[in-house]
Amino acid sequence: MIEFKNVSKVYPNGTRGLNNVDLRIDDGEFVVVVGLSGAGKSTFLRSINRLHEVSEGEILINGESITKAGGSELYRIRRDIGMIFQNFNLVRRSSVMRNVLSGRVGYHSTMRMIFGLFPKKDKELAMQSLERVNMPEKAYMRADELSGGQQQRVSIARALAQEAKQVLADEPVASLDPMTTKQVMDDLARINKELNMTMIVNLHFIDVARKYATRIIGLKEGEVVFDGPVEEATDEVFSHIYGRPVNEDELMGEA
Ligand SMILES: Nc1ncnc2c1ncn2[C@@H]1O[C@H](COP(=O)(O)OP(=O)(O)OP(=O)(O)O)[C@@H](O)[C@H]1O
Repeated sequence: MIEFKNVSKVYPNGTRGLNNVDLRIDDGEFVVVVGLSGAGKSTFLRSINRLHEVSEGEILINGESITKAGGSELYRIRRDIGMIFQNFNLVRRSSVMRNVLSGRVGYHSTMRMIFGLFPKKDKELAMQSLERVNMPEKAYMRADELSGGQQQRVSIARALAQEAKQVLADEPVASLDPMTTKQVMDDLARINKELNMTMIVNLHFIDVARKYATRIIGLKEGEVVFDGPVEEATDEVFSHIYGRPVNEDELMGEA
């Protein structure tokens, strides 16, 4: 469970990234965050695992304050939160297996990790994670030999190997074509259902958002202007979030 308690974020230059956000995300939800460019979607997502520090309020992860957590506590809370980025964030020259195993780093001592000594159990878990995204046969290829969609699925496998309870995905399909977008979103949806892993995904395309979300959070200038089940996110609601009618650019079409 993730709780935002009256959270605001003001950047050093005075820009308000988030304004008094107060909401709760329960385990197993598939939340899609939408809004115009600059509405605060990345700020929202990155505040959850404290990649961004909030200026006011507090964020709780499974009842514990990540906002107030220090050193080892922060490390432990972060271990439950997987992150998926638009540009995949893989070590491109390393093997797929190494990249997936890096999801286990938070469970071991620094010394052990310097030598890359992962226990056999971790390797088994990494392989199972690759099976879940239907890529076991790619385990020993270099990450940069894979297509963009495959690389994104490796980053999903990394979050699985991490045994994350919540996954934050910041525009995970922004660099992908419609067919690959479908594969990546289908993987996220399947993992959400099979493992009850909470998904919080920033998306640009409204039709993709509607297809996969159970709940939509709409941001506008850092404020939550809509928060409800996907069934209630009508065209009018999207126009309200965007402050103008939805246009073609915001529909992927073939996904
Ligand atoms: N490091 C920063 N310093 C100053 N202002 C920032 C910083 N990062 C983001 N902002 C500003 O905060 C606001 C919210 O940005 P954010 O990146 O969260 O929006 P977004 O909805 O994710 O947009 P996009 O879809 O373009 O990524 C914007 O006005 C942005 O310019």
